[in-house]
Amino acid sequence: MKILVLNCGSSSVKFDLFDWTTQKTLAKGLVERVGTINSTIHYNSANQSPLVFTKEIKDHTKAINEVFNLLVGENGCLKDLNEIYAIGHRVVHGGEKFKKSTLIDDKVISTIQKLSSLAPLHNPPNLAGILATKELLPNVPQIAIFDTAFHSTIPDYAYVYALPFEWYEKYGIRRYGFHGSSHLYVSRRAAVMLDKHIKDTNLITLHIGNGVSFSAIKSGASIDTSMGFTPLQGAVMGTRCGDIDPAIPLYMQEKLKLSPAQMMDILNKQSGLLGITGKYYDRRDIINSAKVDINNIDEYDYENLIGDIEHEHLSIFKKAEEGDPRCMLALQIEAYEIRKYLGSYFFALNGYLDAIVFTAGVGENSPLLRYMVLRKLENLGIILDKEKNLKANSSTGEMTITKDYSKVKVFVIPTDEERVFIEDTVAVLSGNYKSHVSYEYTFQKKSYKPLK
Ligand SMILES: Nc1ncnc2c1ncn2[C@@H]1O[C@H](COP(=O)(O)OP(=O)(O)O)[C@@H](O)[C@H]1O
Ligand SMILES: CC(=O)OP(=O)(O)O
Ligand SMILES: [Mg+2]
Repeated sequence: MKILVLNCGSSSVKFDLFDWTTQKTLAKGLVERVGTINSTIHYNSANQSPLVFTKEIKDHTKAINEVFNLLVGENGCLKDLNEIYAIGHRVVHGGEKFKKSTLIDDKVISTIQKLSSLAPLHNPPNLAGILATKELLPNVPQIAIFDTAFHSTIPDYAYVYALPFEWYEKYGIRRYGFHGSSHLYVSRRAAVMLDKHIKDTNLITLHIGNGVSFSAIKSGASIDTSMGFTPLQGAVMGTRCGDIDPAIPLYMQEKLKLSPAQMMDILNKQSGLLGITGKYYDRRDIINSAKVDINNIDEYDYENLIGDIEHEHLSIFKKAEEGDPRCMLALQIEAYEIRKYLGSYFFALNGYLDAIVFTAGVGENSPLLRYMVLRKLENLGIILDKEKNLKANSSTGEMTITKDYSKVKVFVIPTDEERVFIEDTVAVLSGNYKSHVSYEYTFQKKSYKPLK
């Protein structure tokens, strides 16, 4: 039973073809820079060396055509596209309509279309992917897996904004939350690592990639999350501003005579860490330019449990030379904002916290950021293990990075959103799936071995 999953982003299409019967990935890859003459296609399949090439890919339909051609071409792993049993699509915004993964029909397509105005950067490419595959393979069932669905358990006091209430009732203005498949996957894996049932597990999951979002998870269900009505709210991100005073865009729009579309572009694409540093959004560049090295922390910082004001933030690093001040500032802002969310979610969970999970590109690969976020929290029962923190990254696989006697555990768990798309696709079609809260995923089984 071959399942294809697609994640159509604004300028990329990620795909994964998975054989459910043998539990093996047959092919996976990515079409980058869709809409340009220099699109790059990366294609990896089980028995061949990876393929990378560049060509003009005008739109998502062309990108999906390219993927299908590769799957049945000379490096392909299918004889015929009709071997594909079902297709799962990531859809970022499901609004209040979709609280679980759903079989796509014309009504679902029209609802996703209506929701596009709530997520103008994300839903239109998701929809383009659905329509393109529907045209190419009209008889293959397609399933939508919504980023927002995992957060449908958030209570009203955490999702209603302090705005005119009719805006919520008439226009659906409320917190929705995103990255649901990632928070779902890592929370279930964390319960396995704790050797607890997910329904007895309280967690704070930190998805730190280009987009950044956190989730407070009580008894396995999301009770709060940092992203909001759109994926623009929350902690500072690569190019998105996150939490700011809502008066600022209105004030600056008038001052610089900007249209709403220009302002949206600035808040989404020219702000965040890129805005602060003026040049970088990739954390690797920021860390390099800040010239702070996790291997060069003042031992005083490890030895003294209670931080003193003199010794806060970047003074903990013994610097060989002065780093770029705005990169240093960007790093401190990011770590400080994450700490503040951790504090508020710790209270939201009444202090009953089993583990904190770091995931996604930065969460999995930056021991420096993890250290800056978690230092001197011993009083809350969080005691980091220096060596384990230095070691953990995407390729080490799941790791605990706290001392054995740490009351609250901290895990690094490589996320696997595609696995959720695949399982939901199979589950919806088998009729076994009621909701993510009740469903038992294969990756919740102790015998499940995640990919490294
Ligand atoms: N070794 C590393 N140290 C710090 N950050 C890293 C490292 N490796 C990758 N990253 C960061 O991961 C980010 C991408 O994360 P990812 O989860 O792939 O994001 P997205 O899926 O939102 O594009 C990049 O901005 C990069 O800064
Ligand atoms: C919702 C969202 O921000 O997704 P991504 O991180 O993939 O852009
Ligand atoms: Mg991602």
